[in-house]
Amino acid sequence: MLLRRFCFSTSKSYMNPFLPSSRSTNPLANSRSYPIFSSNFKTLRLGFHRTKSISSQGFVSVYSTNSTMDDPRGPEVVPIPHPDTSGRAGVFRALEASLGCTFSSQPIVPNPNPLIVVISGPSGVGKDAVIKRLTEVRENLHFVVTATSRAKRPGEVDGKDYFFVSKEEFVRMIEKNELLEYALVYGDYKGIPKQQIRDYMAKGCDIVLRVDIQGAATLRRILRNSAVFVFLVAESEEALVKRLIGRKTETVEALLMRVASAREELRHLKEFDYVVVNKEGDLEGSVKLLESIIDAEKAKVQQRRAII
Ligand SMILES: Nc1ncnc2c1ncn2[C@@H]1O[C@H](COP(=O)(O)OP(=O)(O)OP(=O)(O)O)[C@@H](O)[C@H]1O
Repeated sequence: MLLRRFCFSTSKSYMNPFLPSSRSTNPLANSRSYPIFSSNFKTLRLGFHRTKSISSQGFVSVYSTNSTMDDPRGPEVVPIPHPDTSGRAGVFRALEASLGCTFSSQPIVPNPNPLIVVISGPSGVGKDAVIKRLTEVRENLHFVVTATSRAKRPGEVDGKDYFFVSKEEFVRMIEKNELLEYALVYGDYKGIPKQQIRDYMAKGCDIVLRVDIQGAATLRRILRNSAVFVFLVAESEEALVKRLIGRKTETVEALLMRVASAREELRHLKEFDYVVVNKEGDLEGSVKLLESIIDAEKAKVQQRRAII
């Protein structure tokens, strides 16, 4: 029974010993089915034309034809020691010798592509707060600093929160095609500089873009499925309004406008890939969920590949 399991696994793993699908059948990963415990001299087929025999002493014979009877030179005998006596390195070398090739140390799959994460949601939902924390806890993640023509709010830093530019300068950037996306929001321009994304992607960083719903729709048209789109919501309208009031940055008119927009913006939820509920007092939970989304995207077989 043990030998039969080994027979099956050897022929599979010889074709591609390190494919994830054959991991459980990799003879190195399952020492309990080690051939030294077999009692008879049996023949195993390896791939197309390699044949292997295992004796009761754990000796492995490798042939270059399908049949052991056809080879006048007889088998090339390579002893496979037991791991208890020769250690892992000894068994490793013996396995290499018996297969007639060295095991590759190259990564089995290439590094995942840099990912573009587009985060959007109604005003005041917590996009900035969540992204700020995400960039603190996660390495190799670059939050693209948006260019804006709006005035700086108290505490905001130029080049960190936004690139604050004049309306004239912003128009020049549009004309030179330097922006991936831009929009006029509440009378002010906001846009994403392309070069910044290219530079950080070239360094292998994932990219976080923060846009309003309108911007997300434009980016979806440009990037399609090459980026992942996340919609951030509050747990209720009530929580959202309280959060906006608490920020103390809005006039009453602006508050009313933002609340009305938030209702309309919710209709666009279905255009996103993921939704994250940013619950009151649970910023960390939202950040964790975002990290899980990024991790899952990185583990995808069919990777997204954004070209800017
Ligand atoms: N989970 C949370 N619990 C409590 N307060 C939060 C939470 N997330 C964010 N906030 C607070 O809510 C307010 C609004 O958050 P933030 O400014 O990040 O929203 P925003 O979506 O970036 O808004 P805008 O689009 O208008 O810039 C801030 O005062 C922030 O500290």
